[in-house]
Amino acid sequence: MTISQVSFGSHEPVLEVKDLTVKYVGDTRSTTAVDRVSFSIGTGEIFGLAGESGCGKSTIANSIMRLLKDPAKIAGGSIRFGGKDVLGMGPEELRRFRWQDVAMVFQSAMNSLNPVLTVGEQITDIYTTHAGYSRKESLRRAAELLELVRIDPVRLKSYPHQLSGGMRQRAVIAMAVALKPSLLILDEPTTALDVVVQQEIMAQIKELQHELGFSVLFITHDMSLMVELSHRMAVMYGGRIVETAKAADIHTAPQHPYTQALMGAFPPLTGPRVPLTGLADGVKFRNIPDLAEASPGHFVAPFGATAVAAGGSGALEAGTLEGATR
Ligand SMILES: Nc1ncnc2c1ncn2[C@@H]1O[C@H](COP(=O)(O)OP(=O)(O)OP(=O)(O)O)[C@@H](O)[C@H]1O
Repeated sequence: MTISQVSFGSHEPVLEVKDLTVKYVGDTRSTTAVDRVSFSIGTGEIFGLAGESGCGKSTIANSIMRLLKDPAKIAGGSIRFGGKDVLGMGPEELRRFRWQDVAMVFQSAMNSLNPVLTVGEQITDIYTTHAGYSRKESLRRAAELLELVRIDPVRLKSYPHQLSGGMRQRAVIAMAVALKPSLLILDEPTTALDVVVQQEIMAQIKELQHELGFSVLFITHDMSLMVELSHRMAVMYGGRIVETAKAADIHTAPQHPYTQALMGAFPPLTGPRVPLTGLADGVKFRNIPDLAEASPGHFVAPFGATAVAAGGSGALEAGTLEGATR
């Protein structure tokens, strides 16, 4: 049974993103990296955000964590966590929100460990700083946490360079769930790892999610991994969500031509070998669109402007399938 077949708890939304628009504002031109994006994530749900590099996935994650830096500006929309307005949070509320409510594992997170501190020092620091535990209690919990991700607690004394890439990544994931957040954001958590270790890490995340019950926002460009892990997912193209559906439905019957093309570009993780069609054969996308507002016509008619259906049936009618939600 894959995790996508496991039923998740309540459909009560933990996170609600509505009409989120984020721009990178430059002196001469600005880029609309995220364009009126809406989705919600239920309690215990694994929600995937898929799309090619540059389509706005990390910008959404950073918006939720309130980590956007200049020149990024939230130009519209709302983000609510458990009913609370995330965009309106003050510094104290934000401090609690990060780590305790929501934690994020960044791209190449395994390289984000501090090289001059032991793994133990880094984990205990989370407990002493954010939960106010004593050093002794923090150490006990740090050992438990490593065991949870199948790392021998003797590794508490190791420095990051003494661990393999996979172990470092598991340690970072353990740190992210240390304070039992309700939502874990995983931004390309396995990109830098080889396929075998990637599978181990994904299995680990499934297990942790099952045990601790947190919701997940899982970001990747890898459709096979996404379908395997997620309950529901959204597919992004050029700053917009073009399709939202159950992962199983996207797997068996993707509706949007871009989703169909993206599905055809990745080998399935299980089952017989199938020829890959790729983006070029499925739908002829000329390029990832330039999101800068200076480029005329962009996204007034996203798929009419950038894609023609396979078989030469001409330009897809603008916006007909855009934002398909099942
Ligand atoms: N600091 C910045 N200044 C200007 N534009 C930016 C900046 N950061 C990102 N962008 C633009 O915003 C768009 C979305 O970028 P983002 O990193 O969110 O995409 P992504 O889907 O997460 O890609 P990747 O998987 O490669 O990280 C891209 O077109 C990118 O060029």
